[in-house]
Amino acid sequence: MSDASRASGPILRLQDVKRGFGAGATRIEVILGASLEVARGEMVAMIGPSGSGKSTLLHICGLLEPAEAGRIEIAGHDAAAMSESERTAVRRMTIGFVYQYHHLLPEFSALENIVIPQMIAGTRRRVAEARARELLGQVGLSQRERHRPAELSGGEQQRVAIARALANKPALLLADEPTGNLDPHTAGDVFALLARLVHELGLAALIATHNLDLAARMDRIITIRDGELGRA
Ligand SMILES: Nc1ncnc2c1ncn2[C@@H]1O[C@H](COP(=O)(O)OP(=O)(O)OP(=O)(O)O)[C@@H](O)[C@H]1O
Repeated sequence: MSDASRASGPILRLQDVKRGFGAGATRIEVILGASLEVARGEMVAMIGPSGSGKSTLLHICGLLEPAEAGRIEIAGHDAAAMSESERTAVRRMTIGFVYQYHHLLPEFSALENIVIPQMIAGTRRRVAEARARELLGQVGLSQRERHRPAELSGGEQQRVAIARALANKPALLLADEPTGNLDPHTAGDVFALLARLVHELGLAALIATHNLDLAARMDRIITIRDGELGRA
């Protein structure tokens, strides 16, 4: 997947993806047939009622759980054709995740939280530290590199989480309510940072949100309701 950043087609492509949970009488259908493309440099909002399947769809796009039917392509590569180790490599190298809660490692500094995923991916410490410093600069936290998560504000924690998601230079950014824990002003700031980075770095981004103001600032909005994707 080292060619992911140079692939010419959409970075994310879903074709008629289906997913439900359970069997028999307790079975629920969540995604009834989702088709979607997200191009490089495109920031797509996904909105829908609670329980409509936003997180489920993000997990499928992130190869964190399988679809029951349909096709998922990441940078032109068919997920179904990958071995488990290839899927793991794609998750590490090609996809960045940002969640509502930052999930930073509490005992490590901001810098180390950005270094660790790079070292897991095989980058040498010195190179990883230089990249982490560059990213901390891009998210405006150069002065906080030695701080642990508990010593950072909520907005700063989420900036570090964004930097961490970008550490391995992914082509695809998936975010689940990335500003959901923040006050409106901080949410706006963190969103503006995210949007700037998506456009500057040419990422494909799919972002689930309940915040309609932020959704309206993205390039495109898709809705999810009763298992179907639609346009806002
Ligand atoms: N592992 C699972 N097993 C059974 N049901 C599940 C599982 N994961 C999700 N669901 C169900 O799938 C539906 C969609 O859940 P999902 O978390 O994707 O919704 P969401 O749109 O992200 O909701 P929210 O906005 O509240 O976060 C829900 O009814 C949920 O209960």
